[in-house]
Amino acid sequence: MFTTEFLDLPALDTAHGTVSLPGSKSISNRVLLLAALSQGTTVIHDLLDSDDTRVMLAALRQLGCRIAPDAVVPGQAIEVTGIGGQLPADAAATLFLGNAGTAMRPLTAALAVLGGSFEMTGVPRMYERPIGDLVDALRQLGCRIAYLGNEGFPPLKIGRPDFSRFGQAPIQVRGDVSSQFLTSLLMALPLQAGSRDIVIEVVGELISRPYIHITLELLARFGIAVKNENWQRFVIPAGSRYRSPGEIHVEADASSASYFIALGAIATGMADTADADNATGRKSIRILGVGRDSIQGDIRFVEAARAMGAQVESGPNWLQVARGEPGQGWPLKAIDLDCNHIPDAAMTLAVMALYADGTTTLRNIASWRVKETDRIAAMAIELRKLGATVEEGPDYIRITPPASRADWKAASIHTYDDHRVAMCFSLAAFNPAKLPVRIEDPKCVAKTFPDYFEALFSVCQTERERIPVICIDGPTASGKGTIAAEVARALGYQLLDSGALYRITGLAASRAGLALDESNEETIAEMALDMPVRFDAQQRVWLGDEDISLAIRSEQAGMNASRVSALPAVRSALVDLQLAFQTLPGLVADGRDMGTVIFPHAPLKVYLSASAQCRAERRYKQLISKGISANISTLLADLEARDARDMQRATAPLKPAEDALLLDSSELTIEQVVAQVLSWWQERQPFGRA
Ligand SMILES: O=C(O)C1=C[C@@H](OP(=O)(O)O)[C@@H](O)[C@H](O)C1
Ligand SMILES: C=C(OP(=O)(O)O)C(=O)O
Repeated sequence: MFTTEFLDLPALDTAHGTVSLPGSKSISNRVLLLAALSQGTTVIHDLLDSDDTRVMLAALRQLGCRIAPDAVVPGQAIEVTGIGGQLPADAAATLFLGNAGTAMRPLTAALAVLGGSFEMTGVPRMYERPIGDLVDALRQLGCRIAYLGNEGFPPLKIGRPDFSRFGQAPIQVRGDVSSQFLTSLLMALPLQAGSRDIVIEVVGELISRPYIHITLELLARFGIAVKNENWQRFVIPAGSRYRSPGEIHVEADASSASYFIALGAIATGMADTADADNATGRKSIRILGVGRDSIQGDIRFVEAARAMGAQVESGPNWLQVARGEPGQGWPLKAIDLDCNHIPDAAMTLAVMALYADGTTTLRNIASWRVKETDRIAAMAIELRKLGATVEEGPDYIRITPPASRADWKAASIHTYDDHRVAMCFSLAAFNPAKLPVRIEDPKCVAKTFPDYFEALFSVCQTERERIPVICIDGPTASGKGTIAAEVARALGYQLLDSGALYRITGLAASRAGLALDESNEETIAEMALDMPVRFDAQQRVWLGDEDISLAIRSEQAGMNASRVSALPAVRSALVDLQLAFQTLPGLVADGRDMGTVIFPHAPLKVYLSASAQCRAERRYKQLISKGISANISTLLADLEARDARDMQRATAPLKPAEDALLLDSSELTIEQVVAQVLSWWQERQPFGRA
């Protein structure tokens, strides 16, 4: 997951490949609650691991459910042992439910019916999301719920219910603010249906109806057969009792699929038709885990995408999407659509509208205003930043794309702690003006799809020149490794420690018993080409399965690196390897010839230096702190000898690139140096400029 302050997406061109999507949030949280209310153990496969499911899991644990393992492990099922429809008489807890509507609302209903002493809390935005209609419905039964803040909103205090006056009258619930209120009643009231039918009546329009379908489907799997009378009355039959199905699989998330369906519809296909993987002769996006047989209503996003021009094929649990042919499906066709049935995925249509041939209107989306943020307002503001003309109404949004390529603007997209805003605006990176897009606070995708951007980058391509590289060159011990790692961390970029490549080559060659000189130049070069090198986010260096971070940091390894790096055949063998690190979303490359030789077109080159005395002292402190004994004057002499060798070698000698910015760090802290590099980088960005 990208935890950076912002994530800059370079302009993207093509997309093809396969994505396996994470589990459905709506299914995951329902299954967890249903398993918790059942007797016995439910084995859940492919559960979503995200903020929304984590708050649900934590709450269920607090309520006494046994859940193993402790955290969701990819590829491993999770086992939930339920409470069998009962809580201890003295059950009490304060539950934190973040901003998860699918946790707050259903848990409120279940706990209000089970009874105890509970406080239902969440993030500040949760306290602006209505729950009054659900509380009103639960009070009809005799549930005791009090508002701890504003009337009609969480936080809530739940007590013991008094069902003595709960008669035969149907429970009435409004359906026009959120379908989650009805879902919550449908999942909680089977706990009270021992000896009588329970009837729930929807008052007014029922919005987001397909989510009720998910609820009914899953209730059926847990042994509750609700009678659906035309989406207006729901009867939970007397004698209903939760029974674990034993084992259950969570489908991939159909709302998350919308970003990749849109991607397939917008991105250019591959020119290579011989290698094409669908009937249109274009490369396309294949989405695994959700398809034609999905129980999720958002699968109907496919119809909307088709109406706009996307070419979509589907199977039971897969989708394949390609952009339409010019004039047929591209540019996309503007649509006018009632989106009440796909409230979440419809946000993706709003960004697709930027690529349409006219004005797109999305209607009947009033519920957008009470979700993670006021989504109608947020979408309007952010789409305008990109150059679109947007009209918003109480329950609709109308989007006209930028009139021409020149009308597109580079924008920094504010994301309002709304995962869907972050995800759908990433698609703006395909703009015809080839402008980058900044996504602020990218970690907000953690609500439902923590690795969204990783998944996006895994199927997107762009011209190499558009993938930014920041070069940080300089002499030994100038601190460039630390600075490069910090800059890469701040920007969410890949990191290339090119010096380490030479160290690794030196290590591998000396382990192979080769003298590090011209006599072995070709052998060492061949060996270098095959090295399975990897740098990880913790700045560890791997050679195959071996963590060689320490082995390559010794002074000896440094000297060996300097020796092999003077061999031209070795340098050229490592060039391709270094270029391969230039991947999305960008690269910070640290070394001696990054700006001069390897990435001569890099948009920012920094030449980092410090006095020899200062570098020797830093190196001394570093070695001592690692328990390695050292002597300053020897270090200084070595360092000067190495400077001389690095600067005088015939191939790629150490020197600042002509367009490098010089930075002397002798008197600066690490933070100051990092801040300077980031500020130079920021100055080169088009975001936010008038
Ligand atoms: O029941 C569910 O799982 C959901 C219902 C929908 O909410 P509303 O019913 O409030 O529209 C949807 O937006 C939300 O993401 C998930
Ligand atoms: C509205 C959403 O979430 P919640 O489940 O919190 O209502 C959403 O995921 O878009």
